[in-house]
Amino acid sequence: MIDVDVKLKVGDFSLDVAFKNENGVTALFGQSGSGKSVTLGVIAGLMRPDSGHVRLDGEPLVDVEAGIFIPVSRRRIGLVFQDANLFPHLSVKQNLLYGRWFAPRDARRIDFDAVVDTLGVGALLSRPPTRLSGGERQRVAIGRALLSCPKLLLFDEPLAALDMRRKLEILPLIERVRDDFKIPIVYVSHAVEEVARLAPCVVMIEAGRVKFVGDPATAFSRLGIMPTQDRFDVSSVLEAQIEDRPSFHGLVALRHPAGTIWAPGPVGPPGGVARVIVRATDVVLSLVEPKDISTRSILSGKVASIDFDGRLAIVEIALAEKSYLLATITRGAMEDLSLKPGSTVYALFKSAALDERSIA
Ligand SMILES: Nc1ncnc2c1ncn2[C@@H]1O[C@H](COP(=O)(O)OP(=O)(O)OP(=O)(O)O)[C@@H](O)[C@H]1O
Repeated sequence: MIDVDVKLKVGDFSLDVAFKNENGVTALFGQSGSGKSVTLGVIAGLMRPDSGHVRLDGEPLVDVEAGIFIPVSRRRIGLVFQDANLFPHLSVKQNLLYGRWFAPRDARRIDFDAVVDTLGVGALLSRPPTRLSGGERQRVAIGRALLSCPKLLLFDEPLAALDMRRKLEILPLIERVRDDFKIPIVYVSHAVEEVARLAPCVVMIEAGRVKFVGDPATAFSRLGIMPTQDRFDVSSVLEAQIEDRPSFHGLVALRHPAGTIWAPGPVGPPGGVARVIVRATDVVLSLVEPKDISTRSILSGKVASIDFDGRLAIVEIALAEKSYLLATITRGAMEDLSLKPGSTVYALFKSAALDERSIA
């Protein structure tokens, strides 16, 4: 269990955050400058809070009121940043072993070969970091952090510097690290698709304050929680059950209480739950149930609320209990349809707009 409750002033910025999670990965999400990295710095021991505590499984890493501050070198925390920061004069193997050097002898429970295997870096061991791609460097950085046998892993936007193909290679590896090594992770990211895939718990931070702590489907699908300033990034997360029927031209049926979602497969075993990330700008609204139309995913719901952003309206649609979808349409379209809270609507999105990034 990670338990953070701290206050801190750095320059003009004041941070006042409190959250707890005992469920694997905690994602810190929020706009640029909201305080995610400062929060991570406090957990790592790179910054001292003015008041409050950080506890890991009940043990204080810092507790200002009790006069406890464990220095960064003794916190047993593995850090992975956007830049891999490997030692250029050491080989990949030496970089990995450098992490191990930090683990106390009696705590070296993570096996070198298991890490090399999980991260697929076996063929790279003798190379210098200068001869690695960005994605390979990041794998080695994750391996080095893991081999320090940390009690906690902190990731600060580890995929932000990579192109989409590399991101899609590394994300499943981070999932394997999460599942194979069972070390709690705090993961900072701007990317809904990373967070929805990795983290059962999202801490939404705005201007140094916690706005929401909870599951990604709620965090990203409710107006008032999801930051909507950057309107092209507004996405919702829907949870739906994988149906036990053959795929249709590569599309898999997912059962949601408001209708069937057709997603590119494979998405997992039938009966499992998939998370589907739908960009608000990809959603079309209709007052009548569309027929003879190419769009396959059609969900019914009621308008819950509407927010405005210049000429655009962001419509929050209640699909089912605790399931919401955001749709960005023009104000003109909203007026033409006379949409208001309570209106019944059909929300459509193209399966072609979904790809492997959209499915968790
Ligand atoms: N050492 C520092 N001294 C003064 N101000 C700082 C310091 N570190 C961070 N800040 C300020 O604190 C605020 C929060 O910064 P932080 O890096 O935590 O944001 P963030 O949410 O991680 O943003 P991004 O997504 O852009 O990395 C910013 O306004 C930043 O300028």
